[in-house]
Amino acid sequence: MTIYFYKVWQPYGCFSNFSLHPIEIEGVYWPTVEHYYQAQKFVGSDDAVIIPLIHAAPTPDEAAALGRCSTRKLRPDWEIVKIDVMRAAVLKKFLTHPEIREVLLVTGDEVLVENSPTDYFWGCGADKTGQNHLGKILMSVREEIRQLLFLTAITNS
Ligand SMILES: Nc1c(N[C@@H]2O[C@H](COP(=O)(O)O)[C@@H](O)[C@H]2O)[nH]c(=O)[nH]c1=O
Repeated sequence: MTIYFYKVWQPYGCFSNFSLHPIEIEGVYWPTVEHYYQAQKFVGSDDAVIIPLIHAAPTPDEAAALGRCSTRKLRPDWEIVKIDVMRAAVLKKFLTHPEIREVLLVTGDEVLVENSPTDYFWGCGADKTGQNHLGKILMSVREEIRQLLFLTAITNS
């Protein structure tokens, strides 16, 4: 059965990028995946001054609001790199936090879908026709972690 998730306080809220699970990437700690993801939009852009503000945003909603400001200039390669940026952050989140890694692994082979009513890229959108890239990343991270655990088990046996 397909597993839908979206808001942090709803079922499977730990799959949301807004969940309060910090990650460390290249020596920097980020309060949530969302903080990291929004900040990466401006790496190397003329508006890179916004990065420390996104990093310091008190909530992921505020980090997202800063990153979504349409008058700021995104890095030129953002559309090319954004899926890889997101995947690296989501993988790090589930490698870092064992309690949510378990929640992810227990979903087995179920299809995971970000049930966003507005986002047709990361989620499925209001009519469920969206591309669901966040759900796809979570499923591929689930598979990667399963393989890592298998390799660790056979190496230690
Ligand atoms: N979970 C969740 C959202 N969804 C998240 O928004 C991000 C996409 O941002 P952007 O590329 O700037 O449109 C991505 O992390 C997606 O999972 N948006 C929200 O406003 N509230 C929320 O609780």
